[in-house]
Amino acid sequence: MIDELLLGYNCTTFAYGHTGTGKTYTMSGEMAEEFGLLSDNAGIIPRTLYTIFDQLKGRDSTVKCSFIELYNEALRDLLSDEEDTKLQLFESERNGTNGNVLVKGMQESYIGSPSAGLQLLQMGSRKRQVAATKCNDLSSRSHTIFTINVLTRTSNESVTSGKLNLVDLAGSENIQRSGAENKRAVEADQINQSLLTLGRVINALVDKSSHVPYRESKLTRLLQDSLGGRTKTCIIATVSPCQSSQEESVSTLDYAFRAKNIHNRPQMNSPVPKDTLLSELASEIENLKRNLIATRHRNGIYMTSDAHEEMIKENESRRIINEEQKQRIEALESGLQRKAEELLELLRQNRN
Ligand SMILES: Nc1ncnc2c1ncn2[C@@H]1O[C@H](COP(=O)(O)OP(=O)(O)OP(=O)(O)O)[C@@H](O)[C@H]1O
Repeated sequence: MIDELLLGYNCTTFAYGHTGTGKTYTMSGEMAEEFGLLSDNAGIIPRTLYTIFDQLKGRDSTVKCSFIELYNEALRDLLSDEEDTKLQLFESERNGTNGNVLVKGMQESYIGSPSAGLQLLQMGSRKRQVAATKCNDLSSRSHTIFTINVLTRTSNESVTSGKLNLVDLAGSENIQRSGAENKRAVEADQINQSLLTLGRVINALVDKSSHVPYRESKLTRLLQDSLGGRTKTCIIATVSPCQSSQEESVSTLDYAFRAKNIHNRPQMNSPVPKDTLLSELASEIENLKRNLIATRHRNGIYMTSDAHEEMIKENESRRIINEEQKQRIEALESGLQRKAEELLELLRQNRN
């Protein structure tokens, strides 16, 4: 998929399976890195970031990422600093036919290294809606899409653009078995609904139906181009080895088996003129400048939490040093006072 991405194709990989079967483990896994090395348990997204930068070595390119979640049919930007940035979907017209489904207002961050991409993944994952259910202590209650967009210079005048969507779907669940109640039951219902629509879309595509119900859920609208469209798509089906999950495992395998029969028509993106890229970069710089000014106005200067902690520690040790110096000065002053009084006494006695 990475080779196709760098050639200028749009690609999608998504993990589908019953709750607790390892979708998040497969897509993200362990996200921490040590001395620039990934853990053996790192998932597809961290490994993809490393491989992309490895393959781009020595090539003139830019990489940008976005990270969004779909929770209870609402789209949120997981990279935004704002508490709750709701996003909207819109369709771009392309030659009079249905075009790409785009997400309006989504933040796209340029990254210069795999570590920078990992930081975004970690930051967004912390914001993701997760909750404990009877089937999984950290169950993802939303679908997420981590997108990596790579622009590579092919000639002096043009740039190849490819996009890789890495999708971690929320798990389907049997509400009785998962013990979902109230808010959790509403979430589970929404998750099951969107996955049901995904199933219907897959069936309609396999049966070559005249109507494909993409518009029935935001999930299928987002994945429209990845299902029967111009994108290269790979589905990872996750199943549990437990015998008690047999029914769900059969249903997942059935889903994946049907999806295998969908025929996409991958098309390479047309090269982007270099000027378009330059003006995009210029507007990104403007955005960053505005963010910087806004941050300064609100909170003085921007500081990472590590630097902030360091500063607090430094201030505390300075305060302790100052306190000690003050006590030493006070002791010296009272010593001097005593000496002055003794001298005065001596002078008085001499005079007498
Ligand atoms: N291959 C694996 N090896 C070791 N541990 C795994 C593996 N797959 C999953 N796990 C563990 O199983 C648990 C559930 O996995 P995970 O959260 O990835 O499931 P999920 O399919 O994303 O669930 P949900 O749909 O509820 O979000 C986690 O504790 C995870 O670390």
